[in-house]
Amino acid sequence: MHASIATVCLSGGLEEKMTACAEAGFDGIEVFEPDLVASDLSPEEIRARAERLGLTLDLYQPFRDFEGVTEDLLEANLRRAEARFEVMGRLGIDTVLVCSNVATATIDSDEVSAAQLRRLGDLAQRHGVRIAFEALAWGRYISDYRRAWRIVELADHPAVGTCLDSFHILSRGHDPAGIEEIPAEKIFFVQLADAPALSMDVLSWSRHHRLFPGEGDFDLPAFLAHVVRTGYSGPVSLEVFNDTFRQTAAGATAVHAYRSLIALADQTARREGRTDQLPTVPESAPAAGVDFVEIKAEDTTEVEIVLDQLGFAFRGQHRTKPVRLWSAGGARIVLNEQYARDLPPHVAGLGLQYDDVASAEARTAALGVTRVPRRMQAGEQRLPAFATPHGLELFFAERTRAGEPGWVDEFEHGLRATPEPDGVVAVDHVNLMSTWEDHDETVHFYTGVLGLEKGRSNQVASPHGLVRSRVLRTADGAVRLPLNVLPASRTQPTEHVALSCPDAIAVARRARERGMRLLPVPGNYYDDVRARFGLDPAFVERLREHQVLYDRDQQGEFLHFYTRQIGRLFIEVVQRIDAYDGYGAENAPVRLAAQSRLDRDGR
Ligand SMILES: O=C(O)c1ccc(O)c(O)c1
Ligand SMILES: [Mg+2]
Repeated sequence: MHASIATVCLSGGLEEKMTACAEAGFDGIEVFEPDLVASDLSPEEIRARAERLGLTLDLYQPFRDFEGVTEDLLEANLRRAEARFEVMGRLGIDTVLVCSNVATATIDSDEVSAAQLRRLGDLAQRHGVRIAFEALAWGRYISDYRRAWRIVELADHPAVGTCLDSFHILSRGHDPAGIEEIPAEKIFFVQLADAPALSMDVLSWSRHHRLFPGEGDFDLPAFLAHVVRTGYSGPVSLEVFNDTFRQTAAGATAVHAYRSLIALADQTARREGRTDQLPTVPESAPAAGVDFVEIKAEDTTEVEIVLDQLGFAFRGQHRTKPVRLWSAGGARIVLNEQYARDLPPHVAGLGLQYDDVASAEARTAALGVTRVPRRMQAGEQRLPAFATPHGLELFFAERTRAGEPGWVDEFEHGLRATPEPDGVVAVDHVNLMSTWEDHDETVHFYTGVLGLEKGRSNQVASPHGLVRSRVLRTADGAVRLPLNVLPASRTQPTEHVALSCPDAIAVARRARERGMRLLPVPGNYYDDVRARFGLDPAFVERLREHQVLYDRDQQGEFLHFYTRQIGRLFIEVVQRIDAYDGYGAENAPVRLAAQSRLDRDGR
């Protein structure tokens, strides 16, 4: 597969974009005309630069508003085209994207458009150029790829073919299966973009909300499979117009873009048995569970007080590092004071358990994820570590089916973990944060690289604005990572660790007896929850006494409570009854309001 990307996807000037694309691993680029016009390099210099970088210049784009016009206009359009063909000659680009007319077309006729494209084809041929005709989803008359193909077929010219763009096809709900009716040699170019399912006009949707493959709601593996089945072997290119990506550093966006394209090719190849035509990366089953959560701070005392109140046991000090381990049942929390000067407590790392660490490591590395160097001492277990796009460090550990993981032995002088009755048994979920800039890439990382499932996107009201949130999880719920977008104000608390137990009220009672002050829940909440669910008044009184919140879904019930904020994090204790599968999202606004009151009024 020849991996390509349109320069319009990236921020910065053309030179910077080209370097970023080459370094990320792309084979070629589509030169977006405004990028060329704004560059102070001559076409010859751009061509030479591409050669030095090992990039091919695959497409010149776009050429607009050509067909379906009156004869006068056509003459002018042909002159306009010829000037472009000359520039293309200097660049050494042999294919130009001509998109369907959105502005000046006045003739709605396949025959007329075909005849006009044929004339363009003749002109193009004299310049050694090929025309890739693309139906824009908002084209004046031609907005369906099947009609664009019909016109290309009718034009019947060796220099005229079609360009398939997943956005224009899938945004309109057109069936991509018709791609297979187009002979491969008439598909001159293929562009890929994903997008979230939105109900808005297609032009704005396309210009502002396109995403890289795997980040939105389109079925791109199915789309690419249709393309591959034709036998097409030309460039497969990303064309993503997105306001965020145009504001973030070109280098980072290009790496993220390349990863998304390779992950898509891999997924398509495996799903469709096309490993001969598309590149693959090593396969890995998703994580089997959470091994540990790492909390970092200059001083972890405050966290240790809370863990003690929640019934955790101190398991010891690491043999060689300022790192301490606490555990309750299968929930292990590693407190790290190394390289943490001036940092408040925050979730810095997450250990995931795998049945096959080597495959998970091989896949993650093959998809270009940055490794985190770890200082190792003799006799320590090696845990491969990677940096996620949102800054969290991930550690891959061998799954332990019975007993504790081997690395626990590196901690000394601690206590034996004696389970408390109905106490904390495991990490239920870890609520992570990303900024709006790295959110889409982060979602792709957990799903496209690590194979987690992507839940629906939700909005939660906080006093400082809406918080966008999406759950990333394994099918069995062993790993659950709700991911929130940090609101622009950035004043809200950040990550939290949720611990599961069979009796949240019992854990809350003991914690309070040990001096914990829980996050206060307003009286109005209990009046509301009682009315909403028709709960027994005595039960609601017990919830109120212990500041425990309540939720219910089709499958079961949910009890949960929150500690006050500790630095940048807080801890939640949850009790899932029967098969409750949510996260108490209904209660999130109440929590966010309570946290913001405490923040304002002090503790
Ligand atoms: O939004 C546009 O104008 C535009 C231009 C060129 C393309 O290939 C495309 O898909 C959209
Ligand atoms: Mg396009």
